[in-house]
Amino acid sequence: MSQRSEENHLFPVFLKLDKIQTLVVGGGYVGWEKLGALLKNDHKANVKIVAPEIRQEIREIAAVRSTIELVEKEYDPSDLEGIDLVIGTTNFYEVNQQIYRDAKAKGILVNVADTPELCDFYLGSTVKKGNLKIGISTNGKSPTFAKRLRAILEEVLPAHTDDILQNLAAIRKGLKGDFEKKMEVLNEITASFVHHKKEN
Ligand SMILES: C[C@@]1(CC(=O)O)C2=NC(=C\c3[nH]c(c(CCC(=O)O)c3CC(=O)O)Cc3[nH]c(c(CC(=O)O)c3CCC(=O)O)/C=C3\N/C(=C\2)[C@@H](CCC(=O)O)[C@]3(C)CC(=O)O)/[C@H]1CCC(=O)O
Ligand SMILES: NC(=O)c1ccc[n+]([C@@H]2O[C@H](COP(=O)([O-])OP(=O)(O)OC[C@H]3O[C@@H](n4cnc5c(N)ncnc54)[C@H](O)[C@@H]3O)[C@@H](O)[C@H]2O)c1
Repeated sequence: MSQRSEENHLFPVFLKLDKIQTLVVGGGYVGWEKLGALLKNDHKANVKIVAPEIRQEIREIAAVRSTIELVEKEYDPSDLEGIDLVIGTTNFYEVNQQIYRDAKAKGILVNVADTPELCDFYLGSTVKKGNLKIGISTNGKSPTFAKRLRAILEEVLPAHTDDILQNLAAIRKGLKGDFEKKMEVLNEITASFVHHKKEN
């Protein structure tokens, strides 16, 4: 087999966490971190957490959110029933490996936190400005770099970024004519975004 070149082959998709059921196995620090990452993107994310011991911070979050379910017990394969996406965060490699194997057997996409060889997908750093979302991946090379780049983008994107999107959406909706004509108008209106940069 030919060697894959050193570049990022990951395909970004933007999941609707309120329409799918996510399982987080493990309710420790990393489980809390991953829950936070899910909720940061969608506070209505459906998340089930299975662990014999669950951190107080997670309990407090679950207490005020009906979309979060806590199950206080050790993981077993039946926990995967009705699950679309699973994140393993236990402190036992063998348990994380079992979660990975069980998920693969059921065709469920799985991420074992901080264990790239047991991941079908990675979580990314995300920047949000209203309707705009940017996902960042360093292909697992440096999550710290992803975090810094997120902070830079959060700073440089103007506060009115969402207003621009809202205006464009309104124009797009009001445009009559065929598809090609619409594209022409929208490309014309937005051309200055790129030219403006070149001129400076
Ligand atoms: C984006 C973010 C999302 C999230 O998880 O929420 C995320 N990690 C974040 C932070 C972070 N994670 C770690 C540190 C400590 C410093 C450091 O090691 O750099 C910091 C920085 C900090 O916290 O300051 C530890 C760490 N992480 C991984 C390993 C294992 C390895 O590399 O082999 C180790 C070493 C463990 C050890 O040594 O024991 C692996 C992964 N971490 C990923 C995602 C995936 C690749 C993402 C990418 O391609 O960039 C991947 C592959 C798997 C996964 O999906 O989990 C979130 C940033 C959120 C933000 O924007 O602030
Ligand atoms: N804490 C960190 O910053 C960090 C950083 C990098 C890697 N890690 C690794 O990530 C893993 C988790 O770290 P942590 O800090 O969250 O650990 P933790 O000890 O705080 O939490 C582990 C969680 O897993 C649960 N668990 C244990 N056995 C289980 C089972 N059979 N079924 C379901 N749940 C089970 C525990 O009840 C607990 O909720 C560890 O392997 C750790 O080495 C942690």
